[in-house]
Amino acid sequence: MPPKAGFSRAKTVGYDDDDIYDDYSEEEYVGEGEGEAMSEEDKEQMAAGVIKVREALGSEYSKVKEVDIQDALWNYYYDVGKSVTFLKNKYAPKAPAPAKPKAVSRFDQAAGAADAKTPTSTGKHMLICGTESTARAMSNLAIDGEGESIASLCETLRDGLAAMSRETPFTERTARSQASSCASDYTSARTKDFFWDVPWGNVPCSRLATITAQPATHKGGLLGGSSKLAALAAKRKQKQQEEAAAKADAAANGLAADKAVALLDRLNIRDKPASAPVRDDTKPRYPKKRSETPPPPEPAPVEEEPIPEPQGIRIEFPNLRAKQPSMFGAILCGSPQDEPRNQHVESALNSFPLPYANAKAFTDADPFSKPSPDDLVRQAQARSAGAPKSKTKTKGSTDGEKLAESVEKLVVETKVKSKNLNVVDEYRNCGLKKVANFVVIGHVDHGKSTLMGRLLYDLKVVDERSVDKLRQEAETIGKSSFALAWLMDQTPEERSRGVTVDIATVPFETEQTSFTILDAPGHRDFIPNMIAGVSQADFAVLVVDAQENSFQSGLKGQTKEHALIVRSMGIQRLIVAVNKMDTVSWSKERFDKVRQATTAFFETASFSLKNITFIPCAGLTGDNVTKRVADENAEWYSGPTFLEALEASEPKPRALERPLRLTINDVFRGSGQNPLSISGQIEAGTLQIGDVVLALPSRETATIKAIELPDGSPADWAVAGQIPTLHLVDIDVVHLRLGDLLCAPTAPVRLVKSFTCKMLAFEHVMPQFVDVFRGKQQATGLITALASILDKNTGEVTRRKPRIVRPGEVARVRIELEGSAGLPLEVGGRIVLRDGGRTVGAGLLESYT
Ligand SMILES: Nc1nc2c(ncn2[C@@H]2O[C@H](COP(=O)(O)OP(=O)(O)OP(=O)(O)O)[C@@H](O)[C@H]2O)c(=O)[nH]1
Repeated sequence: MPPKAGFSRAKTVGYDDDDIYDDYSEEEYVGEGEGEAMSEEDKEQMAAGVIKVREALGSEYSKVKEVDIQDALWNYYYDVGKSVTFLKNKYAPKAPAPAKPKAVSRFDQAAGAADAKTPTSTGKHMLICGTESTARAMSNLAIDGEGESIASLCETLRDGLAAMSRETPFTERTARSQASSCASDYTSARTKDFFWDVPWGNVPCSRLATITAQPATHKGGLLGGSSKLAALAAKRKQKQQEEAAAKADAAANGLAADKAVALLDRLNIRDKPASAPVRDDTKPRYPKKRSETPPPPEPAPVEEEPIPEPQGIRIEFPNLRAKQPSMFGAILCGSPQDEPRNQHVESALNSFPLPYANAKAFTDADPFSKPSPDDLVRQAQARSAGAPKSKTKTKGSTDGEKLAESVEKLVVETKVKSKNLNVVDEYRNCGLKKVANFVVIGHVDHGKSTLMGRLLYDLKVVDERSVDKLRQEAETIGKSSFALAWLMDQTPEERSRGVTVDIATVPFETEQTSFTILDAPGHRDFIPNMIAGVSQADFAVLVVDAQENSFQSGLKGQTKEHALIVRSMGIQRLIVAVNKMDTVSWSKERFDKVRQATTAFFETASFSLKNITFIPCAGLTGDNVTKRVADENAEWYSGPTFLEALEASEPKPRALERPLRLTINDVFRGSGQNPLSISGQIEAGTLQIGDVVLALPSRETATIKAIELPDGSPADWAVAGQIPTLHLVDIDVVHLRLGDLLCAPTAPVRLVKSFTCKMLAFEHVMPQFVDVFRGKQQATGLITALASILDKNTGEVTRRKPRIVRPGEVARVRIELEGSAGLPLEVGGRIVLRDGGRTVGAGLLESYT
């Protein structure tokens, strides 16, 4: 059976896969916690992993260093199998590679040969040769592949020269002469020897060309050839140049003469008696005030001399202008001023009767007196978009009007029509199965995906062929045990790493219930994704590895953290799947221990024990998943199977009558028909085709064009609790992001920036920065005040203004969100507070400003 629509889409069509990583690279993301020391849990996992890897590697790989093993484990998230494969590949004994002759460049050969040929003087010789000029000459030889070696040789030469000049005093002249002789030796003898076979070498002197300066000849003619005109032009230019030179000379002489006169003048002035200053008429004078000094009379207009007509041959152009415009020209360009156009056209048409002569366009006095077909189409579009329609319609409509009408019809037809259903009544009368969504949580590698894969396989949601194919693929990378998990983990990254990264949403049905699995990642780096899954769930399945070591590390890690998040987000029903019971031989003792340890913890986390069911099972073998366990060691267990426990779970009460609230869990581009689709759980209210919804925080509206249920079937409506796919129109994809809220435009949710909440602390909490999560939506916030500590059961204030809130305490705190538009929050809404990759608390919104 092929996978269903919703199934195949899971995780493959994310609108913005980078979302979880924001703007930083994967390395940065993974390395977020690496700056800190390893946690206790990490250390334990690392130690256990190292032992396992060593065992798997065997004595053959005893040389593998511990640090390499640790690196591999860290890189592969403690995945022993992958680490072993990696290390085996890395340390596999390699066959000695055949000795490859070292590629030596021609210049290196030349240099080597030079060294060999002048053993006695190599050092000094080379050093003396290293004058700057030689080095430059050598650098100039640097061509293509030889460039590097030549360049390095030049460097050596320069260095050598510097050293030489320091160590051996010699006159510059000696150095120069030696240098030049050596340089010529080097460049001529050695280079010549080694470049003898290049095409540009060994050219006889007689055939060497001499490069001379090109005479300044003027290229004339179109093709650069000479012509009489060109010769004339050249001559004229030469004359001009000569004239210019003569002028320059004269100017220079004049300047010299001027200077002499000036000097004389100065000498003269000294001798003369002081006289009244002479007004210099050459300088411009400006009146101080307009009124005092009348403006100088306007200079008489200078009569411009008429420019003489250039003498030469005059070409007389015949007057080609027609006395009358042609018929075609008259039709196109004739203007009413020249002649009554109609008459002219009429007469032309009458004299040349043409097949189209009676067409209306020709006889129209003014073709622009009516709107063009384009105008009509535009008007029609505007009308269909809401502009008032013209009530009167002319009887005999033109082609353009007809076209406009059809466009108008088309546009109206593509508009989404609402059936205006009473969705609540429809839902109550349709006899739909119970709808329940559950999130699968637990520590990394405790077997969540495998258990879900097994469930789907046993319920025949996926066919045997698909599983066999996955098995083969998994085997090829040495991960056959992950075949079932791959039914949930569908991205290449998840499969290669062996860890779930994002929520997988998979629907399946039993006789009584339509379930949706929300498989959450167990790794602590992906807790934000896990929170998004929890926000859509009615109840949770906590998967716990029955093996002692794994169980203990889970209890210190995400088994506890996930359970706390689930509880603080309002989930009360919990199924604890004590998994991998096959690895502990279905030991009742082990099962009881796990049950005891977790129960103690659940009590402290305010779970009601009557809402918790413990199921021993083995996802890999399928024991006690959908069918009872056959192992005789498991005879002690007579309780329900995992599937029965699922069936016995009641979904949360649905708020059908409240305004629509839907958190977007996925945004994707579908077919050409449905270019923009989203999916997510309806938290409250109902929706139907044709409804307009408001997206927050973008505040953009969209229209629901079509609805698809999780099993891929189309629907006219959907209600709270369902996780439908909505095909939207009238909105751009940029306005919709994962975690955004769709709500009824008539009852929008407020974007809140400052609020008070009741917070259950998981860690010590003080006034501090925190990341505030509303599902997948996130904003940075600051806990500005710790108002009081509350009694867990009664909610009464037990202490005011505490300086710190301890883990397990409930406190009333004030939070201000920073630098964002705010989060769409309502009173009673749930949030999770994280700091530095750790969940520090969870809150229930009490009030906001
Ligand atoms: N022996 C045994 N191995 C199991 C069982 N269930 C899962 N495994 C193995 O445990 C490993 C991890 O299984 P997953 O299903 O990927 O674990 P997970 O909890 O989904 O991991 P994340 O999603 O990355 O948190 C795989 O090698 C499984 O084959 C089981 O019942 N018995």
